[in-house]
Amino acid sequence: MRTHTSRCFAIVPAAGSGSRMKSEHPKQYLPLLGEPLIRHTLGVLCASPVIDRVYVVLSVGDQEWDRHDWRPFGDRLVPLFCGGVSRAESVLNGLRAIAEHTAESDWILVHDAARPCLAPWHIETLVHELIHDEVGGILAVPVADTLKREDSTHRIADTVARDGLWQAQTPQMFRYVMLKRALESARHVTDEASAIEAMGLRPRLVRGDPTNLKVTYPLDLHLAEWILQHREGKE
Ligand SMILES: Nc1ccn([C@@H]2O[C@H](COP(=O)(O)OP(=O)(O)OP(=O)(O)O)[C@@H](O)[C@H]2O)c(=O)n1
Ligand SMILES: C[C@](O)(CO)[C@H](O)COP(=O)(O)O
Repeated sequence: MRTHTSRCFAIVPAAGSGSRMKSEHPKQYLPLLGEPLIRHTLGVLCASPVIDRVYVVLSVGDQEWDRHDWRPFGDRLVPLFCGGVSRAESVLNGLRAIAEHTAESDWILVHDAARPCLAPWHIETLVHELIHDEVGGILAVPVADTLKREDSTHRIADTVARDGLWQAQTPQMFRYVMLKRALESARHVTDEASAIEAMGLRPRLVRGDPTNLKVTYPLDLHLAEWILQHREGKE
């Protein structure tokens, strides 16, 4: 699948500290099936025929990146040591760093380093659904559980209707110039879509699946391992 007029680039924010993981090392470098977690994420993105190049945004003082051999990915993978204090700032710094190599209309797929179970079909579905879209959009899954709002004593204040509610995932896919402008004016957002929404636009929801989980807490690492092991042979 080619986009003809516009190219697709991936930006992978990987400058977080993984505080909720409570481990000594940043979670992107924790071992997952014998490799650093981030290697699974980057491997899928670099192997995708719809993505032209993968930029990974690392913290300025990252000591770990150079300890691993990234040569198998060749020039499809480019590290940028320009992470910021928040995820949004890391993405924006990455966008600024690649300005000279990018056209305004190129598509940017932002994908968390911490989502190592990304599969080729997630990328292909997203790009297929959005390539002709005016705004862009995100992978997401409909909320499956009944939702409760707590009061100050951890008792249920009320039950929130789940109709129409989705959990946002990544990749999140927007045009280069639109995304840069959006993040420049909305710094305190937890995903790219929120910044686009703040400009009055309405990104598309593209249905993914729960296997594309974010490794946030220690248990997630075991879940990710199980998902990757049981997916073998499918790809
Ligand atoms: N300043 C930051 C913070 C986060 N991220 C990246 O954004 C992704 C999603 O963020 P999250 O899961 O919240 O990662 P951490 O910030 O590392 O974790 P925590 O919030 O538990 O500290 C991760 O790949 C993380 O490395 C980043 O590039 N720069
Ligand atoms: C972008 C994201 O992964 C969508 O689910 C998420 O918002 C980022 O995680 P954070 O923990 O809120 O930084």
